[in-house]
Amino acid sequence: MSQLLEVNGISVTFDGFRAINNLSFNIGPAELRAIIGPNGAGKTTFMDIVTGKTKPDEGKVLWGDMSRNLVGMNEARIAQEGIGRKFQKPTVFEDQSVEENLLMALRNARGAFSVLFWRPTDADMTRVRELAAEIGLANELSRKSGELSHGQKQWLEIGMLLAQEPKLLLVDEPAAGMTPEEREHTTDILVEAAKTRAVVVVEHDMEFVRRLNCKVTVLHEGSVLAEGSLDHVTANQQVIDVYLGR
Ligand SMILES: Nc1ncnc2c1ncn2[C@@H]1O[C@H](COP(=O)(O)OP(=O)(O)OP(=O)(O)O)[C@@H](O)[C@H]1O
Repeated sequence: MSQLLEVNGISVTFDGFRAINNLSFNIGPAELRAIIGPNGAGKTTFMDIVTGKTKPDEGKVLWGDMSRNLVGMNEARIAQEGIGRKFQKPTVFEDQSVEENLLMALRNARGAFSVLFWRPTDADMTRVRELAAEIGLANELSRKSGELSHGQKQWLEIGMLLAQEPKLLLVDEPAAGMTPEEREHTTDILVEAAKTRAVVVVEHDMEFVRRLNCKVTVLHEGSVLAEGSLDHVTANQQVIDVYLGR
């Protein structure tokens, strides 16, 4: 299978501490992947490297059909390449409605820099309704985003990222702070989104990871410790020793 993202021998050292150590692994074009591992394993640093926030000391991050190296590109350029990132804390515009938030994301995706002169077309409004349905907020379009529950805000932000049609979506601990029902719905959103793009989820909640029902990469000390189905990696003695058994 051709790869969408190929992390190839990357290392990064912070003040003499090797946070990522010759890390290599691949993500396919329409793949859902969970990344797990103990605190300090390098999960966040991996995402920082892919999105251009942190520059590795060594290695390549090859992207897309042309296998272009993302290392050296700035964050804006990498976002333009089609890589979206969802941070742990939701950052929606609380004073704006759900519809307005989605429209703003769509406007940015269309590259319309003039806020004053941009008017959404019928197709844009249809897309906003599709996105709202995809994230389970079809009945909340006119609600102020500040009134939404924590989970709903997270879904809205995922919708805003999906509006930009990323080829790869990186999601950091989506289940944190959610009710069990919200977690279940979040799983559905991510599984659905991964049918048409790659979605990489960093998560500590094993129940959540189980429901994602996807390939799992276990990081430890900045390298891949194990990879495969959740049952495969959780049966690995080293994974039990460094992560699960704690
Ligand atoms: N900017 C930085 N400066 C110095 N050290 C850093 C920096 N960023 C990360 N580190 C260190 O690198 C290591 C890897 O951190 P990282 O945040 O990537 O781990 P993580 O797997 O995401 O952990 P967690 O599950 O706790 O979020 C940690 O020891 C961390 O303290």
